[in-house]
This record gives sequence, structure tokens and C-alpha cells, in this order.
Amino acid sequence: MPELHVELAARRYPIHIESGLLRRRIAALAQAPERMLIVTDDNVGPLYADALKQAIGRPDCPVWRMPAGEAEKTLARFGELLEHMAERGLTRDARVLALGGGVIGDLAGFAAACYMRGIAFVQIPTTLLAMVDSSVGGKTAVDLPAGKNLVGAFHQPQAVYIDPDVLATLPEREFRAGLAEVLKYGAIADARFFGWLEDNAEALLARDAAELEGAILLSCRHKADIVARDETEQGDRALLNFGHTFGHALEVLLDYGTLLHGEAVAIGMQLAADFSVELGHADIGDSQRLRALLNRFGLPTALPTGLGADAVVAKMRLDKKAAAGRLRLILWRGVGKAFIAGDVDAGALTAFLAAQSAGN
Ligand SMILES: NC(=O)c1ccc[n+]([C@@H]2O[C@H](COP(=O)([O-])OP(=O)(O)OC[C@H]3O[C@@H](n4cnc5c(N)ncnc54)[C@H](O)[C@@H]3O)[C@@H](O)[C@H]2O)c1
Ligand SMILES: O=C(O)C(=O)C[C@@H](O)[C@H](O)[C@H](O)COP(=O)(O)O
Ligand SMILES: [Zn+2]
Repeated sequence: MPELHVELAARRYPIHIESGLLRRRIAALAQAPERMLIVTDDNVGPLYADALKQAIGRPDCPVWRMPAGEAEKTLARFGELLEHMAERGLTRDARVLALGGGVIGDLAGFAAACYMRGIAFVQIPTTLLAMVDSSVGGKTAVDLPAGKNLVGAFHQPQAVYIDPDVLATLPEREFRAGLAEVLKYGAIADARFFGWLEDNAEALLARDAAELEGAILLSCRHKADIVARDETEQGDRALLNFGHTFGHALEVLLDYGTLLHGEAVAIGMQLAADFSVELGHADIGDSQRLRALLNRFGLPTALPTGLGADAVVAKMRLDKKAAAGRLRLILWRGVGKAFIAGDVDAGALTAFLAAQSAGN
């Protein structure tokens, strides 16, 4: 596999994608003299922590584990991890190894960003979603009961190590949720990739190694390119938020964990596409194509029942892209063509969502 880099001048870092990587020696980590702490969850730790210890040549490397799932991406768990780091006597030169899905990557990365005002960390993603999206780009955060990722920092990892072989143990629902973020790159910026996903949907669902590695590589390339252009989301990086203003509102309103992040984003992308059609920005044929591919991936596309339009819009106002009381959304001109809509009419959005919920 070719090696990618996130081009951030002095903070440039590699993304290694290699089948079997965790079964070999990771020389760059094995040769590093610093102390390390593996941070993982109760599902991933028993499966892969020992392999990682072997790969870095440190059979005694300490491991900190927490319960799995979005409902655990909290300030309380973040605080526990920081306390643990201090109790272990970790100093500024220590490194955190985030071994897990996006929840672990976001929480461990945020702890690394804050501990002693910032220490190094490495991403070792074990879900498809984390491989194609959350491990790259340096957004770290925890949730508040009021909203998703409301407390966090930009803190880039030193490196990302992706071993697609670990996807063999990923539960089916989690795997499909990851496909939502893969599809997102096609939907926002790469019509050709979107077409390739349509042609290769069955192979991807069967976790065919060649297709899967191709999708991971291209997704990471897209993410690395956007992050290199706009590290802190002053412009184009916001396109990666397609479907997220809707999706995050749903995740919060349904209590974290009811909908997986990828599922909420799938619904959010479809809502953004349909709202774009209603506003005259996109053709209905494109939104039908999006729905068809999301559904083929087994992902939901309808607004869940029982949610009031006003409540959804109120949560959307807490989105980090909003400014000066104005809603900013990523809208759509069709497959491969997302754009940032600066001042969305809240009345039109509420009416659109009310019609969606009446149709359910
Ligand atoms: N920072 C970013 O740029 C960014 C991007 C996208 C998503 N996110 C965040 O990522 C989170 C979602 O991440 P996720 O979908 O990876 O969820 P997750 O971290 O909750 O992992 C999903 C589940 O799969 C289990 N698991 C992970 N790897 C496994 C494996 N190889 N085998 C068996 N079980 C495994 C986990 O224990 C967990 O139960 C959300 O909090 C979202 O906000 C962040
Ligand atoms: O990297 C980004 O930028 C993204 O927006 C990627 C998203 O998939 C991801 O869910 C991210 O955590 C959302 O960020 P937020 O700023 O809306 O919390
Ligand atoms: Zn996301």
C-alpha cells in the first residue's frame, strides 16, 4: 500500500495502511524511547491490545480501558483518563496510543491535547469509520448532554496506523455505519468515487479485501487533502460536515448511542439532499441515487418518528458552524457537489422537517 501523508508543514504526519500491520513490528513506535499508554475500550482491548504491545515491542505497556460506545464519550471518562495519566506519572514526553473506534480516538486525542497542555498521540483505528475519517485530521472531542463534540480541541496525531484485517471482528451494524462516512466523500466531492461505490457495493458489504482497502485509501486521501488545505475548518473543511448538523441533532435527541454516528449521518445526508432539492439546488434524481446507495448499505434515510421539527432545529442551532444566530448548513447541488450555505432560513428548514415527520 502506498503511504499517505497529511501535509501540515512541521506537523506533517503519515497514514500507514497495511493489511497485517498489527501482526508485525511497528518500527517507528518500537524504537521510540518514550513511555506509552494504550487507551482502548472493553471490546477492542481484549481483541487487539496484546497484538499492539507485541507490535511495539513492549509486552508490559500499560493499558487503560473504558466501556464502549458513544454514551461514554463524556467529560467524566475524559477526567478519569487524565487522572490515570497523572497517577501513572506520565510526563510531557509520553505518548498516548488510541486503539479503537472514533469514540476512543476522539476521547484519547482530547486527553492528549490537554494533559500537561499537550502531549503526543498516535491513532490506531479499529472501525471502518475511524479508519476512513476520525483517525485523520486532528478533531478531538467529548460530548455534552446538550450537544455532540461540544468540548474539544484540534490536536493532530503523530501518525495513523491502519490494519484493515481488524475489520474481520467488527460487528455488521458498525461496519455499515462506517460506509456512511466513506460514501460522504463521493457525495460531497467525487462523483467518480460515488459511481465506483455503486458498482462495488456488494463487494464492500462482503468485506472483500481489495475493494475495502481501495475505499479506505481513497477516503483517507480525500480527508488528508481537505485537512491540509484547511486544518481548523475556516472554509472547505466544513464540507466534511455534510449531513452532520442534522445527524448530530438526532444523536443528541435520541440519547447518545440509539443511532450510531454513521447512521445519524446517513439520515442527515439524505435530509440535506432532500432539503437541497426543495430549495431548487439539486435534482431529485441525485437525491434518489443517494437514498438508493445508502439503503443498499443497509443505512437508514428517514427522519426517526416522534421528533418534533422545532426540537431538531433548536439542536441544530448549537452546531459549531452556526454563527451570530445564523444556521450554516452543508447543502448539495448533486452527486459530488456539496457547498456551504451561509444563512439558512430557519422557517423553511422547520417546515421541511415538519413535512418529513408528517410523512413518516
Ligand atoms: N474526529 C473526527 O474527525 C471524527 C470523524 C467521524 C466520527 N467521529 C466520532 O467517532 C465516533 C464514532 O466512531 P465509531 O463509529 O468508530 O464508534 P465506536 O468507537 O463506538 O466503535 C464502535 C463499536 O465497535 C467496537 N469495535 C471497534 N473496533 C472493533 C473491532 N475491530 N472489532 C470488534 N469490535 C470493535 C467498539 O468497541 C464499539 O462498541 C463518534 O463519536 C463520532 O462523533 C469523529
Ligand atoms: O473532520 C471533520 O472536519 C469532520 O467534520 C468529520 C466528521 O465526520 C466528524 O463526525 C466530526 O467529528 C464532526 O465534527 P464537528 O466539528 O461537527 O463536531
Ligand atoms: Zn462524522
